[in-house]
Amino acid sequence: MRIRPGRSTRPRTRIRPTHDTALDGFVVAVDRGRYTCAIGDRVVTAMRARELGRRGVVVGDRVAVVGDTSGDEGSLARIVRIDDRASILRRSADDDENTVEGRQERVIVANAEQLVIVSALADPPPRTGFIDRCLVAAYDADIEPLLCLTKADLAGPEEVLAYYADLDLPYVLCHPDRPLDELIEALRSRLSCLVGHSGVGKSTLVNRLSPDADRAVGVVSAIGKGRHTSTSAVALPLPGGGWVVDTPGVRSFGIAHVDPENVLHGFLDLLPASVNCSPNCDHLTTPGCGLDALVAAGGADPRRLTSYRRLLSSRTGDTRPSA
Ligand SMILES: Nc1nc2c(ncn2[C@@H]2O[C@H](COP(=O)(O)OP(=O)(O)OP(=O)(O)O)[C@@H](O)[C@H]2O)c(=O)[nH]1
Ligand SMILES: [Zn+2]
Repeated sequence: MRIRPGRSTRPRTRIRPTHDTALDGFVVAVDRGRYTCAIGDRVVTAMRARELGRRGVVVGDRVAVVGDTSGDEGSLARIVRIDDRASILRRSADDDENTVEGRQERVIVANAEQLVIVSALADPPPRTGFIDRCLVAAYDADIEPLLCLTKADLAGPEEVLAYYADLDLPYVLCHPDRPLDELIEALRSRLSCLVGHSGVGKSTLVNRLSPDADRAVGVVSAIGKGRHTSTSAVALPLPGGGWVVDTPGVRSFGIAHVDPENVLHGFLDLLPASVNCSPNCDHLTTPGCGLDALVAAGGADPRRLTSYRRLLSSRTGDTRPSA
């Protein structure tokens, strides 16, 4: 038997520093290897300790921080531990898992409890395709969705709500001239992530929700030189407790990382009917699909099935027209 020479003559040790004095931090922004952490009322800039290995740190992470945690200008602390994540919200650059972009997957936020899907009722009109895509990502990540309908002064919610009538989808209406009580209540004491297309009024909403946000972002920008305030996620504190993560850079929401089986979980109104499908039904082209039967019997809105199939097709790179 041959004995392979060891890679290193240095004895390996499994002993890690215990960091008894580490403080609990919450990652509010990430920019080029620098992590902005909230530690109590302080905002501390930190880097990753080498012992974290390849593990990435993302906004929403709860971490242990050592070193200079004063938060003073020019100070730099070290993140030595990342707590287990309660949830991970991801997106792919593309829908198709067969492309390079589709395999590029990014964690948007860790530990989010709620995905707030911001959609305007008009200007721009609601895009249910985008909302459905967000619902797939939310259910896949085990994060509760909340539909946040803005610009209630311009149009009523009837049409979009009718489309979701068969789902128990929680929603709030936001009117520019009325208090945001309902939304504030839904966000209280939790970590919520906002997503929405450009122009739906997300920034307007964030400014109303977190009046101190400008100041908080100002601190963050000073560290990140303003760049990431427009490109990546930032967690902002809410006056009533809790955090809201704004995702200015998220313009699309690829779902290549979602298992095709799980896409249907974003369509809870259609899901139960799949028990009537044959075992290998792809719910797309397989004859006798239970979802077709459901719609034919008037048990679901045909537009929902069309939307599901459109998502499923882009997911698999199959561009055959559906429905
Ligand atoms: N009528 C009406 N207009 C609104 C409302 N909220 C925002 N707007 C307008 O809609 C436009 C877009 O608002 P933003 O808050 O910048 O939208 P956004 O989603 O942050 O868009 P990006 O900054 O491109 O990401 C602005 O001209 C706002 O003044 C609203 O409730 N009613
Ligand atoms: Zn089927």
